[in-house]
This record gives sequence, C-alpha cells and structure tokens, in this order.
Amino acid sequence: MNMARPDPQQPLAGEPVLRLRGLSKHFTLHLRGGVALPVLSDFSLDVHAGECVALVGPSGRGKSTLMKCLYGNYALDAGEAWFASSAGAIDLAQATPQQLLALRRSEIAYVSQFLRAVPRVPALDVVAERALAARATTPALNDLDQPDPGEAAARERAAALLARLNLPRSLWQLPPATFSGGEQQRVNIARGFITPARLLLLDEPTASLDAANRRVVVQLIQEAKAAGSAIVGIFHDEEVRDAVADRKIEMEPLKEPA
Ligand SMILES: Nc1ncnc2c1ncn2[C@@H]1O[C@H](COP(=O)(O)OP(=O)(O)OP(=O)(O)O)[C@@H](O)[C@H]1O
Repeated sequence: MNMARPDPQQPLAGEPVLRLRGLSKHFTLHLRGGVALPVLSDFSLDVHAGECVALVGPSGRGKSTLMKCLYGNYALDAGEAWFASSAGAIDLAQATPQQLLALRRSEIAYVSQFLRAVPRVPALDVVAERALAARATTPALNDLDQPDPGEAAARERAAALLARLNLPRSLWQLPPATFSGGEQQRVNIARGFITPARLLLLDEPTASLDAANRRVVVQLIQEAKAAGSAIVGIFHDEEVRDAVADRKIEMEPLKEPA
C-alpha cells in the first residue's frame, strides 16, 4: 500500500464521507424584535461514498439551510459535521474560512439553482476554472495516475460537459450573467461536476431544466455516485429523486418561536 497516494474517492472502508451529529441552527429575526427562529435541532446523518441521500419535507423545514451550513455559508449553533477529506477528517462546523475555501475548490461541490460567477468571465472558463483550481490546491489529485489536464484539457472537459447539457455553443464564450435561468443552471451544473467531488451538495439542480436536460443531470449524478461521490440533495422533482436517491431523510418540523 502506498500511503503517499491516497485516493480522494476512497475514504476508509465503512467510514462515512459525511457524519453529522446533533446539528442545530437558528436564525435571529431582527425585523421581528430579535426573535429566534429554530431551523435545525439535533440533526444527525451519515452519508457514505457512492450514496445519494435526498432531504425531503415541506417548504421551510431547513433543507437549504442544512446545505448552506455544510458548505460554510452559515455557521452552525451546535453539533459536529465530520467530513472525510483527502487530507483527513475535518469538522466542517469548526473549519476555518481558509479550510472551507480549500475544500470548496476541490473536494466539496455545491450546485444550487443560482449561479454566482465572476462578472465578464465566459461560461466555458467559469466551468473550466474549477478543474484548474482543484488540481492546483489538492496534492492528492496530482498524485493520482491521471495526466495533468492543463488549461486546454480543462477547457475541453468543460466544453464536453456544456455540450452534453445542450448549452448552445454560441453562448460558451459569453459571460453567463445574462443567460436564462435554465442556461445559468446548466453552467452551474457543469462547474459542479467537472471534477470528481468527494461531497456533492445539490440544491434543486434540475429546478429550471427541461425534461431532456433533467435526464442528463440524472446521468451525471449516477456517474458521480459510481465514481464514489457522497451526495446530499434536495430534489422537488420526484422522478429525478427516485432515479438518483438511495435514501430519503424527512426533515422534522420544529417548534414555532413564541
Ligand atoms: N438567511 C436567513 N435569515 C432568516 N431566516 C432564514 C434565512 N434563511 C432561511 N431562513 C428561514 O429558515 C427556514 C428554513 O428555510 P430553508 O430555505 O432552509 O427551507 P427549505 O426546507 O429549504 O425550504 P424550500 O423547500 O422552500 O426551499 C425558513 O423559515 C426560512 O424563512
């Protein structure tokens, strides 16, 4: 066994990629006199490599909030969120902003309905950039028996994904700021899937897509699972959910604030 070459897709046998224990989160509603709105309370979950867990429950149960806490957009109040990174286990609830940014570049991908991209960067580069950033920041990826894609190869992969997602070629060199919702979402999806993320967070990845593109996304998710990604997703489209989810986790209602 070569200890210097950890496979980022293979955590220790039997160990989950994501181990959540006792997560709690509230929002303080300043416009309502500072009242506390509890959103997550004592939430626990394990997600293994190659597994897709769908968060289900009515609107407002905290599904998106949980995803944003795992991606580091929101701080948690309590609990542990252990992530088996290629460099070892890290508690996402305690991770520093620098650690979170490094994980975002290569190991944790988040695909939401909305694209946040640097202005004036063409769609193709928005997608390719993630592949280049991952290679630059994750020594483990460089150690794998894979050729360094370099910039041209990263663009080639980006182009292949955009073509697969039926984004018109005429848009590839344009910045996505003016794209339609569905076009932006496909750029977002291509960016999320261009490198094999160890943890994929999918918040309504097919919300603005037509049936043909939904099928492409289902295939991409199935391929990511086969490659060993652990996936947490919110899929309001039941057909998509049934096609990709191994388990459903019902988000329980919490008490209303007094
Ligand atoms: N930044 C925020 N500030 C204050 N309250 C928030 C914030 N984000 C979410 N909430 C509240 O937290 C609760 C959970 O919201 P969240 O978006 O996580 O629900 P959800 O289950 O994903 O809903 P949906 O299915 O409609 O997307 C809601 O009551 C929402 O109003």
